[in-house]
Amino acid sequence: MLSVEEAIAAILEDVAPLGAERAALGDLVGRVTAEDVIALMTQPPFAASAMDGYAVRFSDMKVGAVLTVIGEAPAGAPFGGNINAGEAVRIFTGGAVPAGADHVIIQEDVEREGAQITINEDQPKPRNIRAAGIDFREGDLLAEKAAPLHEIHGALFAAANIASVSVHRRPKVAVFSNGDELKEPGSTLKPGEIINSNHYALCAMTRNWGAEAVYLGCAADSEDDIRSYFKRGADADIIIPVGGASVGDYDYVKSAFAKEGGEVRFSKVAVRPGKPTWCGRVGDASVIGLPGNPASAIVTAALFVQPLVRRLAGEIWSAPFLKARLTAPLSANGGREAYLRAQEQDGAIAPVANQDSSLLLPFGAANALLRRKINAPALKPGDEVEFVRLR
Ligand SMILES: Nc1nc2c(c(=O)[nH]1)N[C@H]1C(S)=C(S)[C@@H](COP(=O)(O)OP(=O)(O)OC[C@H]3O[C@@H](n4cnc5c(N)ncnc54)[C@H](O)[C@@H]3O)O[C@H]1N2
Ligand code: MOO
Repeated sequence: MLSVEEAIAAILEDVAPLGAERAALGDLVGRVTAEDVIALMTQPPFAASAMDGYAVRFSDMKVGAVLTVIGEAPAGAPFGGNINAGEAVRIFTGGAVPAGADHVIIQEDVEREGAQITINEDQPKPRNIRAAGIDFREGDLLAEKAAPLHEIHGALFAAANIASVSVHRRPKVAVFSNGDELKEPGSTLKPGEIINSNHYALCAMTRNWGAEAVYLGCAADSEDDIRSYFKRGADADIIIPVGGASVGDYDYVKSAFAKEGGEVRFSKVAVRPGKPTWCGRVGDASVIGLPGNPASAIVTAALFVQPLVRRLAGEIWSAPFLKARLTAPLSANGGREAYLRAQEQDGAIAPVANQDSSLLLPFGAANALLRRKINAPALKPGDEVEFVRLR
């Protein structure tokens, strides 16, 4: 059985980021740049007023001095001329500061009568002018290659006069569930049936990591039906069958996969929950088979699907392990690396009470997975542990 680390290495073997495409500024969140993004222009492009008032020469700023207003510089319509001693130009926030001016006196500090202003307040130093390029300059690096893009990047690139950027294609993830006992929410259940729930978490999680997720539906416990779902997922970059991964008489997923020409890379991982997690390739798609138990499916998606999605999407990523102090004792761990659903706050962490792999409710409170290495010893409150954030 592979360790967690070996399984991740096997999943990422031969995996390269997907090809590049141009993305519009409204579609950048969760994308990863395929090349450096360089500013096409300086921002602000000119020295601009930060306030509504008058552009002046600071050397004229003496209380009681009277200046002549020789023109106007609203945002978007610069005053073409030069300001000389004793002169002022009416200016508004965002207006280009005319040549010769080195200060903007706010309108509250002057009294205006016709074309004259009188300085009413002492001006301790030149201010209220934003120099050209204080944000960035043409040619500056705005985001380097392989940078994950967030909500603000669209505005940043727009301000630099960039209309679209080169990003990696989003990996297409096709999820299907499997099991005759599974019915859709809203159904009236017969004895022995439960609601099909896992794919809601799995699709949402993979989208957060940068994927375009599609849910194909729920296959019956039959090899032929499961094979038809592998066929329907054939154009995806990653196929995620959920359930039917274990050794039961009705666990047909791996045999259906083999009949579709799939090649298994590994079929078990020394991890708890999630031992039946398996991986392979069919056609051009990577396949990560997840166990059907909800907590097992969610934890193994975070551990094994996440690095693959992020890698295909262009990110250079590995699980960021953080440290926290236990607020409850932990018993010794066994022969599988364990990931306990846990609550972490301000560096203090405690596992949720019930770690059964069928439970969804603990994820309501849990925001972390507490890592227990193989055969880790018992720990007491105050001891340090490693965790990864779930949210
Ligand atoms: N004899 C053994 N039995 C089991 C082993 C083993 O090593 N030897 N492994 C156990 C472990 S660990 C896990 S985890 C489960 C996983 O088994 P499967 O991947 O085959 O999952 P299923 O049997 O299909 O389902 C398990 C459980 O989860 C429910 N389920 C399945 N899919 C969904 C879904 N989409 N939404 C909600 N719930 C789902 C299903 O009804 C079952 O209750 O195997 C152990 N057995
Ligand atoms: O690994 Mo299973 O996921 O222990 O219940």
